[in-house]
Amino acid sequence: MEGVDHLAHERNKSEFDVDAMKIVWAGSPHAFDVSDRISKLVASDPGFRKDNRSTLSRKELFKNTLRKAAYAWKTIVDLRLSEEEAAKLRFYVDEPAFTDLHWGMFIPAIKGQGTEEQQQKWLPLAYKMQIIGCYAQTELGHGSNVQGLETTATFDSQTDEFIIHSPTLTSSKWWPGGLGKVATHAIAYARLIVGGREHGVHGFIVQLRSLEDHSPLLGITVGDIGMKFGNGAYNTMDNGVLQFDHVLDVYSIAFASIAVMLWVSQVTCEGKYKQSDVPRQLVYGTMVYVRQTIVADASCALSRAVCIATRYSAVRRQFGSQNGGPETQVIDYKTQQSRLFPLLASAYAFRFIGEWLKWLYADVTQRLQANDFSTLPEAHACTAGLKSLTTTATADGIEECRKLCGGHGYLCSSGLPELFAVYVPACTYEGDNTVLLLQVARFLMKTVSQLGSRLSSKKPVGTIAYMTRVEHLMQCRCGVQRGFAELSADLVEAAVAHCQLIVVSKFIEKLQQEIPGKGVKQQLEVLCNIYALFLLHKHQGDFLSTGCITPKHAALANDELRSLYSQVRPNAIALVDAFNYTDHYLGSILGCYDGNVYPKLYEAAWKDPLNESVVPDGYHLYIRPLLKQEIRTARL
Ligand SMILES: CC/C=C\C/C=C\C/C=C\C/C=C\C/C=C\CCCC(=O)SCCNC(=O)CCNC(=O)[C@H](O)C(C)(C)COP(=O)(O)OP(=O)(O)OC[C@H]1O[C@@H](n2cnc3c(N)ncnc32)[C@H](O)[C@@H]1OP(=O)(O)O
Ligand SMILES: Cc1cc2nc3c(=O)[nH]c(=O)nc-3n(C[C@H](O)[C@H](O)[C@H](O)COP(=O)(O)OP(=O)(O)OC[C@H]3O[C@@H](n4cnc5c(N)ncnc54)[C@H](O)[C@@H]3O)c2cc1C
Repeated sequence: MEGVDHLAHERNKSEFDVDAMKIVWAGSPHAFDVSDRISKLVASDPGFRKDNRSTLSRKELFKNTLRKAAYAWKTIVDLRLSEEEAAKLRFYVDEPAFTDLHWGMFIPAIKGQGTEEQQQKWLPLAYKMQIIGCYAQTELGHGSNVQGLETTATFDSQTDEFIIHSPTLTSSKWWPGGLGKVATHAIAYARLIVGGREHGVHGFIVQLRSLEDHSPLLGITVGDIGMKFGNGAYNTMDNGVLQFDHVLDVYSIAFASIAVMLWVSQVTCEGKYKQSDVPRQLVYGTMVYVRQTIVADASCALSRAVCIATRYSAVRRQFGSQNGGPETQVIDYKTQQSRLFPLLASAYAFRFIGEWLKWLYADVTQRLQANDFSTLPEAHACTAGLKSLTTTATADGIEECRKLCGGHGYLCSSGLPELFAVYVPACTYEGDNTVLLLQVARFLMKTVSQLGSRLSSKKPVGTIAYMTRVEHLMQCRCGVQRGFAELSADLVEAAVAHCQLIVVSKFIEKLQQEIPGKGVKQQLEVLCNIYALFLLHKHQGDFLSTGCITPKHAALANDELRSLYSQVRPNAIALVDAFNYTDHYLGSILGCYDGNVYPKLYEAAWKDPLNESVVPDGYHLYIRPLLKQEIRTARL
């Protein structure tokens, strides 16, 4: 029945202050206020409805996304929302669109790598959306190997201009979000050539389309790369293909530095290339920034799936009826708990590692501004490794949550198939997860060779086993005289172990902070122990082989896990309520707040276009002749 909370009995079991946990999850009372207010604003506005997406064709879907993006921008302007509120609004609109790349990459790239002059020229236009940008780095032939990019940017000292060109088919830009049909400008990465000499890959701001009629400029061939995984999902995004045919960057020498996107290098008025004495890797700065935001996003995506699966697991009853009484809630089965509760713990763990990574990025950015590059390698390794670890775990976790919901998890109305389809490319974009782990392995090898066996003693006591595991895995690999490439598969495992150590240690450090609210810290301690012991159980081969635990320890850890699951059980619904997601944002009948699942599932079924007619279109042409044996049977 509408208005009845079918999960009230679960909520009454809670042993902690849910409102206080909401603040912990949001990060601060202010952050909670903004999230709560904006999520409800979006949920209450029919202009942001999303329950019809699965019935639209690609063109209708894309046009609807343009409408929503324009409507969101109008809402932001009309309500005079702050940058923080506007970002939250785009988050809760929950539709992959060109705005993700405009705000998520194009603007950060200019802020992070542009000179003062470049920022003054481009940021005001971008902030007012008077230009729409994309980040055009990947090409048809190269994505991971940035140094292999083929697009060229040749400085013409006669005309004081840059000529951007796609010399081969494989140099076509391929994948940039927003490029296909919308972006008017791109930050295009190309090999800079000055005076016949090549100076490696640099970023260039290039106009792609007319600001008058949106037609591609002279020398620009641009379009969409076509349908992607999952029917609705990420097809709201126009990932594009782009070829330059000797495109003149229209900026005269006076603005030449405007085009070359970097404060780390300049082309002077005399046409000379001037490389500052800073690491060339700063050209990768935007990727480092986005990787740390992707870690925070992982906690959002995983918590969304876990919220759906937890609420549905409390609603669903199957087997176990005693004398005609109610059947057993599937959330009470130990197998369901052993699959679901580690994901709940991971959602919280990723939330806190995302907070720490945001601090680390801010710290390294501040140091860079003072020409202190000492922590850049660690920042790169951490953002690369944690992006890889959290997105892999989250993609796998969303799929596990779908399976935890049985058959109904496979319905679009569960919200889980679309969530998986939108989320899973996170394992690839912003760096293929294996390629990024290789970067971490490389960092560990260098650290071991510089520091000897002890990678770091700066970890909390509770992580000794985790630290020993990493050191042992590295020693086993570094000890033998075989090349990095030969050992890369093993080194990637050590890289994962290192990232898991970081997540566990930062969760423990989080618990050493002042955390207000009745029972809140206790719940987080249970979740932290679940996360740490679940990984120890999952990778017990590593831990046993390093000798840092015995088989008896492993057995005790497993017993403790079961006990911890029992402690979480009465609080599970409250722990997912703490995410404070609206039913609109969850987009899931299985995860609706009131748990009134069956009537909503039944009602939703009849809204499917297939049920607009009782007799299906095609019956008279195909089925009736079949049934009436009017189809000439082939000679046997
Ligand atoms: C709808 C969206 C939903 C959710 C999104 C949510 C949040 C995100 C928010 C905003 C973003 C918006 C939307 C996101 C959606 C899509 C965005 C996707 C965008 C992209 O995919 S952009 C393209 C990304 N491409 C890559 O990541 C390429 C990966 N490859 C690389 O990074 C490099 O090529 C490399 C690291 C693999 C190799 O580098 P290299 O060729 O230079 O060679 P080396 O390995 O020898 O490195 C040399 C040296 O440099 C160091 N190094 C490398 N990288 C860095 C770095 N980034 N920073 C600092 N240092 C770096 C390396 O360690 C070596 O050092 P050493 O001392 O010599 O060992
Ligand atoms: C949805 C989506 C949105 C995107 N948006 C953008 C965007 O806005 N802008 C942009 O510029 N790009 C974008 N990309 C491109 C993305 O950044 C690349 O696809 C990504 O960096 C992976 O590179 P790749 O495709 O070349 O993969 P590849 O490197 O070709 O990977 C293929 C396989 O090779 C393996 N491999 C590659 N190199 C090595 C190595 N050295 N050692 C061991 N194994 C290796 C990989 O692990 C993988 O298994 C997007 C991609 C997707 C899917």
